[in-house]
Amino acid sequence: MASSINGRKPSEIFQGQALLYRHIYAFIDSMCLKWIVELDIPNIIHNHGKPITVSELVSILKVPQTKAGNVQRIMRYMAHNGFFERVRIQEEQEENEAYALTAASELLVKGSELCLAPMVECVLDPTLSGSYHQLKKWIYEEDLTLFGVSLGSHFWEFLNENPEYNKSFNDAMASDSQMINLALRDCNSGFEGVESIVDVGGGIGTTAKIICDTFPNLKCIVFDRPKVVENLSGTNNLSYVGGDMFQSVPKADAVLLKWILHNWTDNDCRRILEKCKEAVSSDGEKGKVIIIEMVINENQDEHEITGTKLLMDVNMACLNGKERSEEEWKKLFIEAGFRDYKISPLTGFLSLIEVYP
Ligand SMILES: C[S@@+](CC[C@H](N)C(=O)[O-])C[C@H]1O[C@@H](n2cnc3c(N)ncnc32)[C@H](O)[C@@H]1O
Repeated sequence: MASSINGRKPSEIFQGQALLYRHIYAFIDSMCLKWIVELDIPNIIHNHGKPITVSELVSILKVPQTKAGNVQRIMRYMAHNGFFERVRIQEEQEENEAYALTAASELLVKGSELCLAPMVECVLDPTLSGSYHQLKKWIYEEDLTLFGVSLGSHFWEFLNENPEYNKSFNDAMASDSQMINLALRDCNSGFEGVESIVDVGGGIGTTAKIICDTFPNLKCIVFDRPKVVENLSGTNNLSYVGGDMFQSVPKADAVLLKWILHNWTDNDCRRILEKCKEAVSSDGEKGKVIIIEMVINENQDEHEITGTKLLMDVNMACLNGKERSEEEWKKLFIEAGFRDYKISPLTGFLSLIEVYP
């Protein structure tokens, strides 16, 4: 009879070992991504205008020849993970291997219309990523967020006190908001008939500017912490207001909350939603809160999308926030006094939720 340990076959145990090793070293995935961005490799390939060989890349990067093999190995690994496409190219008499951009690495080309490089730089800065070494300490601290444990203050206070990191965070959020541009081309139903909107926690106004460009008759207010908006100036249909969404929200037909509620506990979300309800118009369909967030749907989403949503949920747990299922969203809306809601798909993992007072 084949040997077994704890009732498990050796093949099953070896699979478990492989899974463990995959996760022990998973941080290297993030660090290789950071390396690609730090070395500007997506821009180098983009400017090259065709797939690039490792020797061309090494010469542009001016790294020592002794490290050429290491560049090749990181490129090969990141190609395996979907960040580059490995293609064969014919050069003079020789056939060589070269690397082309994929949909994911095109999103890292700095200066292009859609670029998530600032998100990579902000999240993988040791300030944020290093905090995750404190998960054990955090779980025993009754109310503190992970950043409360690692940085000594709430995340938003930390940003107030660290202008450089505050800028990096705002740029990261703005880079993500650019993706809304793409989504709004195919989905404008939520904004039809709305004449004014306040983007609560709207950061430096990237989403609001996109909305103003897409719907030129719409007046937009960007509302955020005073430190975020203090030096920003608006246009004729976009203005900036500083304040605290827990105190009051400027009045408008509709309120937009993009990536806000997942940062907060259910209690805090109820308080924010109540302030939003007070702010929006009571005039028919115009008055609504438009939420752009994830909706966890483990039964219907693809395994990979669920994995991303659950990963973000762990990330949010560290801020005492959470990613929510439809049931959890519905409960929040009812408790905050709203009568109905509608969920529509927006991007790969974000939904647009319209909530009616
Ligand atoms: C995760 S970011 C989202 C930014 C933007 N909506 C986006 O998606 O790019 C959360 C935003 O909420 C803002 N914020 C945090 N606390 C706030 C408060 N009490 N009142 C107003 N805004 C706040 C932060 O400054 C930050 O810009």
